[in-house]
Amino acid sequence: MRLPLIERYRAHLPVSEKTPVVSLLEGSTPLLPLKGPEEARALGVRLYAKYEGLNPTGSFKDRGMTLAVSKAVEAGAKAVAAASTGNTAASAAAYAARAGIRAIVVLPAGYVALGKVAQSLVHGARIVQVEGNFDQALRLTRELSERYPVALVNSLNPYRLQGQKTLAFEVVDELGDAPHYHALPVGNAGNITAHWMGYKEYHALGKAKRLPRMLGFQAAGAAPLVLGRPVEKPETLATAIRIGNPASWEGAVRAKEESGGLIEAVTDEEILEAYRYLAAEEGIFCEPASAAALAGVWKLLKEGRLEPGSTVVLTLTGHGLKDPGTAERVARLGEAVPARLEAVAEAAGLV
Ligand SMILES: Cc1ncc(COP(=O)(O)O)c(/C=C/C(=O)C(=O)O)c1O
Repeated sequence: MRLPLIERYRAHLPVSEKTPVVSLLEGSTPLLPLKGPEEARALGVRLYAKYEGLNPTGSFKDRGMTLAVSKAVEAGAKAVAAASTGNTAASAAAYAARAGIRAIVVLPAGYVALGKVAQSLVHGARIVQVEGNFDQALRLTRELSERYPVALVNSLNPYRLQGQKTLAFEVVDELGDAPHYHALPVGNAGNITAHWMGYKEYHALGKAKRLPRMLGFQAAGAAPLVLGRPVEKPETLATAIRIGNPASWEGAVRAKEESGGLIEAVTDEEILEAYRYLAAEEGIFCEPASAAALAGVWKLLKEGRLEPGSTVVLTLTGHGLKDPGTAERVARLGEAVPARLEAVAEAAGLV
């Protein structure tokens, strides 16, 4: 029977018997072994996908939101607020609805994928689209939570990262140890910070013998952590990581340096190639930002930069249905055919 994430890892979370558990049975997501591209098979590199698209609202954000909203309710909050490129908004809206409190989400106008806006709307969030990018939306939401009685549930909220660290626990609990490498996309950088926190905690408890090298990947047009400076106008089709000034900058650098890992850039074309490969060859439909994890690992494999025989876990952060626009762009729908068997057989490539 599925447990609420807070119940599964209660001993490792900042909760007490006074903390209400606001849950949609998040977490405990599949760790799927991949066939892997030829470059991985040739080196005996074993790839696994931690499919976070199977969380209740379709992204890893639910791990942090169950804790942040439970703690907000414990503190008596009547509303939560978040700036978001979409998935945080959808998750805040769902968990606020679950808790019976209001969600206020601030979105960068015109840059949020349709599926995520639909979720935030239907869960009843109060949506404010600002004429600016995510970084401006985040600044305004911080000011809102300082000025009005709303709990900020962006990844600046420490409870969010506490919830998100549980992904590392699940990987170790399932594999029996940490992988040699753990790859994931990096936008606001809360997730890479939280992954590293989780691995270090489990390692300190003796539950993992090794620590993984963290491999973070940014979109080439939105790669402040690669350039070493904020990007004024971040650009990428992977809208979830279209962020120019990560709120968890230090956490990401710490994860990279302490783990002996890296944070590098992948192009939108490399992201789309990985996106199509995962859906068409592995049967896993993730959103473009998530595919950056495979795009980056694929590049390292081609450059001979991963140890042969190693184990790599990829966090696929969101479900592909979140961004139907990109799916339509890469998978053209053919013209209609006459309702005759020959025509259908030909269109199906059978003749
Ligand atoms: C699918 C997906 N993949 C990767 C990221 C990057 O994680 P962070 O590096 O922790 O930011 C996000 C982040 C989204 C938001 O930040 C938001 O929803 O506001 C995401 O939704």
